[in-house]
Amino acid sequence: MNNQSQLSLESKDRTLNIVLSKKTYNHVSVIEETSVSLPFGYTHCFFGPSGCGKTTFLLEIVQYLKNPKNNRIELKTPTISCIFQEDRLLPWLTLLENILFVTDKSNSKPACVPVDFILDIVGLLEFKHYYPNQLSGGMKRRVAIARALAYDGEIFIMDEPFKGLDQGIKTQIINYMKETFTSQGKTVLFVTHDDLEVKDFADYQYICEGPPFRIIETKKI
Ligand SMILES: Nc1ncnc2c1ncn2[C@@H]1O[C@H](COP(=O)(O)OP(=O)(O)OP(=O)(O)O)[C@@H](O)[C@H]1O
Repeated sequence: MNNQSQLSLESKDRTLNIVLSKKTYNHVSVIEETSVSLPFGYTHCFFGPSGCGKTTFLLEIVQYLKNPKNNRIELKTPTISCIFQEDRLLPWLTLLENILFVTDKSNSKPACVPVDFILDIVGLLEFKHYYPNQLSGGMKRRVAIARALAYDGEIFIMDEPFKGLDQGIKTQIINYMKETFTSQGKTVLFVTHDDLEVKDFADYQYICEGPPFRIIETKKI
C-alpha cells in the first residue's frame, strides 16, 4: 500500500486537517486524493456503502495520529480510544482484565474512567469475571466499547461501534457518549450505515462513495 498522506493538527483554529493521497491495495485504487478539515470537539460521522473505503480512511488517520514523525503536529500527540469492527479481545483475560490491560498506568495514560462505572453503563457489571468465550457477540462488542470509554482518549475513532446491539442498550450507550463527549469537548470520528445513529449522535455527516474512497457531501446535523 502506498503511504504519502499528510495530516496535521492545527492548534490555532483547533482543526484536524487531513490530506490523503491516492492509495492502492495490489494496484486497485482504494482512496482518491481526499482532503477534509474536521473541527475539534465535535462528532464527525462518515456514512457510505459497504466497501467504499471508510475503514481504510479511518486507519490512515489513526496511523498518522500515532506517528508524530509523519505528522506536522503542533500539539502533543493526542491519546486515541479506538473501537474497530472486530472486538479484538484477548481470550486468555477476563472482561475486566481486558479493560485493565489498556487502562493500567504502566501501559497507558494516567487518567482513565473507573472501570465498574463504565461496565454499568454498558450493562456488563455482573459479567466482569467472564472470559470472552463465555460472552455473546453483542456482549463482546460492549466490552470493546467499555474498553474505549474507560481509556478515555482525547480523540475517539469508532468503526461501526454499535453493530449487532439491541436498540435499548444502544440508546443507553449513545446517551452516555453524547453527554460526556459534549461536556468534555471530545473529537469523535465515527463510521456507520445507520441513519438513526447519525441523527442521534453526529454533529457533522460526510457522505462517502467509492472505491476509490471520496467524500461527496458534508452536512451539519
Ligand atoms: N487487505 C486488503 N487487500 C486488498 N483489498 C482490500 C484490503 N482491505 C480492503 N480492501 C479493499 O478496499 C476497499 C475498501 O475497504 P474498506 O474495508 O476500507 O471499506 P468499508 O467502506 O470500510 O467497508 P464496510 O462498510 O463493509 O466495512 C474494498 O473495496 C476492499 O475490497
